[in-house]
Amino acid sequence: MITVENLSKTFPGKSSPVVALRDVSLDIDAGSLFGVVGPAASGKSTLARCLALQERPDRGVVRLDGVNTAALEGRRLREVRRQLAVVDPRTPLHAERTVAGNVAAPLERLGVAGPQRRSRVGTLLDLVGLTARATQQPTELTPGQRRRVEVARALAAAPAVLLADDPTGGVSPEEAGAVLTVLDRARAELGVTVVLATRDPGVVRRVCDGVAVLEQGTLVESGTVLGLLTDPGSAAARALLPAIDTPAAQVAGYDRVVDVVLVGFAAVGALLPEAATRFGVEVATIGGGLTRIGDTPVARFRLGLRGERADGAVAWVVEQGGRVTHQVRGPQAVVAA
Ligand SMILES: Nc1ncnc2c1ncn2[C@@H]1O[C@H](COP(=O)(O)OP(=O)(O)OP(=O)(O)O)[C@@H](O)[C@H]1O
Repeated sequence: MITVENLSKTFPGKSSPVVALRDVSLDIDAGSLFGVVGPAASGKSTLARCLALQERPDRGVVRLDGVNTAALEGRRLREVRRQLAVVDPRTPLHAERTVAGNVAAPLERLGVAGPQRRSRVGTLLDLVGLTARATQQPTELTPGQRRRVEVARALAAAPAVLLADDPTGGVSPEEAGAVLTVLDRARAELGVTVVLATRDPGVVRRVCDGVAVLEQGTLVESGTVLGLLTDPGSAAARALLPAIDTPAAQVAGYDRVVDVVLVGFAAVGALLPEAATRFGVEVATIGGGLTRIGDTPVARFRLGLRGERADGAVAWVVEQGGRVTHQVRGPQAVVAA
């Protein structure tokens, strides 16, 4: 478990100090894939560097499994730093070494013996799906493949935590999925806690189970992704769920118009047709859409309901776990939309 308590960091700016982090507190569960998401200059990299013990906060504490990292010194500090691996595109791969050689380099520095080293490198190349490229030079790889080698290199010394700042930066959208899959496998197969920082809500949607949303150095919210999505007013819901962009004219004529968040296969697939049948009403999807959070389908729909028992149908959807976020009745629907 990583615990961040009241972290603040200010840098000297050209005209005035820049507050990069302001009193940020959050928890990251061990073994989770946690995303720090926010716009440019919101403090994501600063937070990642504080977690990696590369940056000292002005105030606040980072605890790793309850240990206050600010109190660490000497050998103990070095030991804890070894548990924290960083995927940092600013540390390029050795151009003159092979893919396998790059992954082996940290193990060589640690004095890991030949057979053990080869076995570990083999395992990691398999994890990142680059076994067939072991003897190639980094220059022969695509940017996405190089990023996967960087991940394998960071995992070489068996860290407990992997910090990836903008892991899909500079990687084509086609290759980004493979990079994220590798991070997911690191968590699932090696038990590593993965913390990634990104501006892209799509990255969080695809792989993260926990998320912190930063804006101008302030934590807007944090928690499990699915938990935050069912809170209709959450910033995560705004960032991660399909937007509702229903033209006003389309809302007219319904007895009820509701916005609803549905989570899970059963809810997304069967709930609305069943509500229509049970209550003898027409249920039309007039906005929003469907997405996936990891493997879980999640929908945010604007529904138009027609029929005497529209109220009952809405109440039933709520009983089944649907979260109604906005509801208007009759002609008001036109105004509210
Ligand atoms: N070493 C530094 N010296 C001065 N200012 C800094 C330093 N590091 C970060 N900052 C400033 O702190 C603020 C937060 O920066 P940070 O890099 O943490 O944001 P970010 O969310 O990672 O942004 P991006 O998405 O652009 O990478 C920015 O205004 C940035 O200019």
